Amino acid sequence: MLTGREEGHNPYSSAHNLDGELGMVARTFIPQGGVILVEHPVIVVPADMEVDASVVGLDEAGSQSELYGALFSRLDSQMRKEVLALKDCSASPNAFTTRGIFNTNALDVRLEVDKRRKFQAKVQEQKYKALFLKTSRCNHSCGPNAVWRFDRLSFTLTLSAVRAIHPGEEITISYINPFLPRHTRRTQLQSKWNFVCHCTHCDAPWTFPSAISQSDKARYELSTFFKKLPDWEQWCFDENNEQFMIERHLRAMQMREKEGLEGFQDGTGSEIVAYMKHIDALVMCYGALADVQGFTKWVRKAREVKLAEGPDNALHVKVLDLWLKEPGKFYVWGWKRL
Ligand SMILES: C[S@@+](CC[C@H](N)C(=O)[O-])C[C@H]1O[C@@H](n2cnc3c(N)ncnc32)[C@H](O)[C@@H]1O
Repeated sequence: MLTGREEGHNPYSSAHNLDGELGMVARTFIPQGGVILVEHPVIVVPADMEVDASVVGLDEAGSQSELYGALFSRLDSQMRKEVLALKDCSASPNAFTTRGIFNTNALDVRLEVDKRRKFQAKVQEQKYKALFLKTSRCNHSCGPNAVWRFDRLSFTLTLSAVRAIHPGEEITISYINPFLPRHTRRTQLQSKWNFVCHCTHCDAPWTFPSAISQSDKARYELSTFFKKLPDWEQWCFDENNEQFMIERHLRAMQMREKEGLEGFQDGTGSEIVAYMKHIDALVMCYGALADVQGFTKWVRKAREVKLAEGPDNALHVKVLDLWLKEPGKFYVWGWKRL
């Protein structure tokens, strides 16, 4: 439990956790799918900026510190002050560097770049590094309760809850691919962010090596779940195996809850909240079985998450309401009974 400084009407505030780390903490209940914050980046640079110093107007001879100094000097004074107050994991508290701050906090985003050559238009996806003031305060967990995604059109990052978060709970994201085995995760966190992970998924019952290998196996299985999942239509028209598809999804959901991986599909940075994919699949399965009870249960769950995600889902919620009222209107109702 953390107690923090109140910040307006935000559902979060900043606070120190038991290790003395500054982090982000929930002030109010945040439902699964609920938006925690939306913010614009304060700095966006090509991921290879250290190679191409011309991005900030320096020639190749410019040293790394000059490079980041030049970058930070373009911010207005208030923003520069806030950026300079962010953590630098590479230095002691009194000896931060602009490069250290940037590398500790910047997130990887992809942008579409117009690579026009002569008369040939060619749009390419390119890797960038972006610094966000608020999300920079989020600590890491190997089973995080939040995920972020960057929207190229609105140029904003949205941080949302992947499971319900209660007041006083720390809000965490994953800095790395959470499907990696525990040993690899800890090595990466130590080498890039200079800390030993004490999240509940690394530390709790891990005195037993069997528990570690069980978790590593579960994470691997989840990372390949959707790739290995048999085709839904094939299941639908197979006269046997009635419950097979449902059991697969329920088991994966349980594993996700145990590992804290509701928000991740396969570790490739996909922006789909995996838990929602299972819910949608269960709606499809129960609908195809014309099972009103199962169908209603999962449509209600889908509705709850879609409502929490925000007003953009109003139309989706309307459709779910229609199906709740008249399950027979569901587009594959009873297909498995044909
Ligand atoms: C992006 S900052 C996160 C916010 C930071 N705690 C602060 O005070 O601003 C990343 C740094 O926070 C610390 N940190 C993040 N997650 C941690 C965790 N699970 N355990 C210990 N330290 C963590 C590490 O020092 C890491 O380099």
